[in-house]
Amino acid sequence: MGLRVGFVGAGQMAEALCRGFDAAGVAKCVDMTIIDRNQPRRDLFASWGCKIGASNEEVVKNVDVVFISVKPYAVADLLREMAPFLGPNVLVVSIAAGVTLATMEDAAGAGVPIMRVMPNTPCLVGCLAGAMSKGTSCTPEHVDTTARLLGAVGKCHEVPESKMDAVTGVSGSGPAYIYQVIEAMADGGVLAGLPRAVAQDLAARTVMGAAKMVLETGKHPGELKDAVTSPGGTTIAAVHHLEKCGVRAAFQGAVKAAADRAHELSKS
Ligand SMILES: NC(=O)C1=CN([C@@H]2O[C@H](COP(=O)(O)OP(=O)(O)OC[C@H]3O[C@@H](n4cnc5c(N)ncnc54)[C@H](OP(=O)(O)O)[C@@H]3O)[C@@H](O)[C@H]2O)C=CC1
Ligand SMILES: O=C(O)[C@@H]1CCC=N1
Repeated sequence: MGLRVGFVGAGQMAEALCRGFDAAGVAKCVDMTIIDRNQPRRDLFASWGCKIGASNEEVVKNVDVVFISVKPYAVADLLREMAPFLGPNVLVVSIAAGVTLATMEDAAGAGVPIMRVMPNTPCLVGCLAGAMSKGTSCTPEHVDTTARLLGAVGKCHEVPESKMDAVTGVSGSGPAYIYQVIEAMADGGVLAGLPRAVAQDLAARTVMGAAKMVLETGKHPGELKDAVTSPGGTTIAAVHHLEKCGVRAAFQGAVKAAADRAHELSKS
């Protein structure tokens, strides 16, 4: 694609995107410039070949797309600092949870194209589940650039901004819920007598396989569940236990809690 990409804030999410873009060939590490106030983070990105910017201004002057990848509370102040050297020629992509386009456009000034994106860390392995919304100064080309960049590391839906907190609840925070599931299933395997490494491998592959079945067969998850569940068999015994423990309400509540928290962040 030949895009020059920058990251202001080189934390966990910037790392996942940077390494995901490099692996996908959409932007090589050598075409990426980062800035972070922590030397160990700068050293880590430099070890992959990334350039280290001396200032936010230098980063912006050397890229086509700049990711704002700092914590939500820091985004508006950062964009206000960057406003003097932002303009129509550099696409700003914010990945911050709960920070609205209106807040960012107010801070960055008129005419700055800003895309709001909610990614997730599996983009590191080409399995992004994410969404994006366009700002008022974005052209179809800005939307296309963002879609192509993020589409190279997984799937990025375009949604109205009003749905972004819900996206955060399902897929932005979602990997953490599934890591808990994998850890718990592995614990269950250990409880039932399996070595830890085998139990964890089985649990992770089961999650991956079930996800691929949903995506690749297009079948309803309930139909796929029924196909595993023999009358009077082992699976229905386990499914009954999960229902007694309120597993569906627990996951629905988790997604809603994250979405509500994202909404709270938009007000702070
Ligand atoms: N982690 C995830 O799975 C996801 C995160 N996000 C969003 O991504 C953003 C970043 O999250 P995450 O990567 O987890 O956070 P991290 O804390 O890991 O990374 C942020 C980095 O930016 C640095 N930083 C903060 N302010 C500045 C600044 N003004 N200039 C330079 N560097 C700065 C931080 O330094 P210091 O530590 O010293 O503050 C830190 O190293 C958040 O807005 C979050 O909502 C979205 C989806 C998923
Ligand atoms: O926990 C958080 O706030 C960030 C946003 C989505 C995932 N991690």
